[in-house]
Amino acid sequence: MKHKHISLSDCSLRDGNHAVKHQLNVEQIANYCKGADRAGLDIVEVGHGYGLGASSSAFGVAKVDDETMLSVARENCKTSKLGIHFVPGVGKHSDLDMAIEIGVDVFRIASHCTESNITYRPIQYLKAKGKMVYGVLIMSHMADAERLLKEASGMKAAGADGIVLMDSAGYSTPDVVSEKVSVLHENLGITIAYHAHNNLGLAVANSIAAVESGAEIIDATIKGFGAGSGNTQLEAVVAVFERYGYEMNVKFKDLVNLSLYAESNIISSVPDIKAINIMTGMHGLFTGYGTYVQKVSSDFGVDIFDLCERLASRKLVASQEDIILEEASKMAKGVV
Ligand SMILES: C[C@H](O)CC(=O)C(=O)O
Repeated sequence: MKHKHISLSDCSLRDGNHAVKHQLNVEQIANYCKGADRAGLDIVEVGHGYGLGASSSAFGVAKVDDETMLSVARENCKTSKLGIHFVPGVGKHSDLDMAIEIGVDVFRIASHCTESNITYRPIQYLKAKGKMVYGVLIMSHMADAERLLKEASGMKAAGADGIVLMDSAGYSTPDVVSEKVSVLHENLGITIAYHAHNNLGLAVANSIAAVESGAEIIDATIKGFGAGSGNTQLEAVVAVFERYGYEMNVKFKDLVNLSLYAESNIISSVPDIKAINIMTGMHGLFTGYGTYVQKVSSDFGVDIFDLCERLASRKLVASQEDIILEEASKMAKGVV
């Protein structure tokens, strides 16, 4: 399946926002978007790490509100498409209207991988407005290929132009990625995108496996800037795709300049694979939980590995920080 065209969806200004507790500022967004546009990146996703409408004490208050972030990005993305991430219930319907008004091109409507029916209404609404819409399955390691196909088929029937599989825990391995992406690609007949996290050091390998199995869009972030141990590193995956002979719109030289800009002006600490990232990754826990699990285990004086094991047995999905507290408190009281 060599020599096909791969599109890059750069989520540095959305997933990367997790890495700086949602504190990206207007100047960083404007300059990054200019550079991404110059580099020929296909899609630039912008916003709070948890998506549109998420800025709150529960998810973290963003430095810049959604409307300002998107307006600044819109002004500076002349060729690159502007994208957003939206989880129904985290964001409101009016957030989508605001994004339509600003001129967002690509809408990604997300749910936990077994709860996709909550995405149908916003997908239908956005399709009726003529927008490009992707259904996103978060924590995709928690469902097998057959179940993912069922969920994705529902999103397609609602009107989704494509499906994004997210390995939100950085748990997956290339063989499993290949199986899941192939099943979606062969049965759905719509675009498949893949979004990896690097907890086990497999983000680039998983992205390659996805492309070799039929994915046409790869999510990646500059220097891997994203939640937990970060995402697929954009510069690295583009270099590998070039070597393999895939066609892309992105210009590697301008991408390197963007990387240098981000290194000096955005990324205070380059994501690496810390022990906590490996622990959450091997237990299949949402990668964004890492720092919180560390804090809670130290606050309650409980063993971090045992806490991860208990959380895994509760099959936590993303945004369930309350259960982390509950389990740590039970452990501290000796409740089995
Ligand atoms: C809300 C999450 O940050 C979405 C994401 O990037 C993932 O699940 O991975």
